Amino acid sequence: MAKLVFIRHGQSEWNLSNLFTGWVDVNLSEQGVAEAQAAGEKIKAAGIEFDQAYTSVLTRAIKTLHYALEGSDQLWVPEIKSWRLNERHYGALQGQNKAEAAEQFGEDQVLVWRRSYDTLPPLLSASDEGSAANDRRYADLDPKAIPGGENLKVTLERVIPFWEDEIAPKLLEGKNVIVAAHGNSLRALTKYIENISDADIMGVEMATGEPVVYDLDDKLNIVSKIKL
Ligand SMILES: O=C(O)[C@H](O)COP(=O)(O)O
Repeated sequence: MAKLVFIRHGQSEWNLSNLFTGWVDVNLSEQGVAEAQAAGEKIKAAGIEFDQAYTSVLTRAIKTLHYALEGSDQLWVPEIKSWRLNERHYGALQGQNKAEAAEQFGEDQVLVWRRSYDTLPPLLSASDEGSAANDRRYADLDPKAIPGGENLKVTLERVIPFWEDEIAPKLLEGKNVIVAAHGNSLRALTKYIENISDADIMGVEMATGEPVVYDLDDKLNIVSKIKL
């Protein structure tokens, strides 16, 4: 039996100001820090001990992981950071206010961009100022793998190789794992491990800073799921 904990980062500064964020590297808000610290205390109270931690290459998830580990007295736990756990890339919407976008394009269109499984947002090109192609942390990535915008389907397709190559093997060894990531990279993982349909995943939300704890059997079937 292994434990798997998903935690979406605490509230970010751009969650607070209601901006499409995606791969933009914003910090946690004050409330986000408090949520991540509280998550650590809840993990400690639940007596959960980790063997391995995974996070994205974005500050809000990395800091959330560190607060959660520190709050549960296990900041020493080995961690691996991967771009594959990044938030879904929101393309040219990144930096726009979500309410203003709804006024401009209509609520239905914005809902489709945010929650449909396979509709892409308007894309950024590699030469656009905000493109991840200009960011040193992606320098080792094949330029073709750097997205200009992603839907949940594309996000799932780049998250799952990391699950299969890194996370699942650890769990199969019986190790306890924490994954500190993002609303949509975690929705993709949730869809995959819970076998949720393309239609039903639209209604699945991840709360900021809330640990979701799975008990998995030795074939990685879900035995239980609770939210702390
Ligand atoms: O990237 C973002 O804007 C948020 O972190 C997640 O956004 P969503 O709720 O629109 O999926």
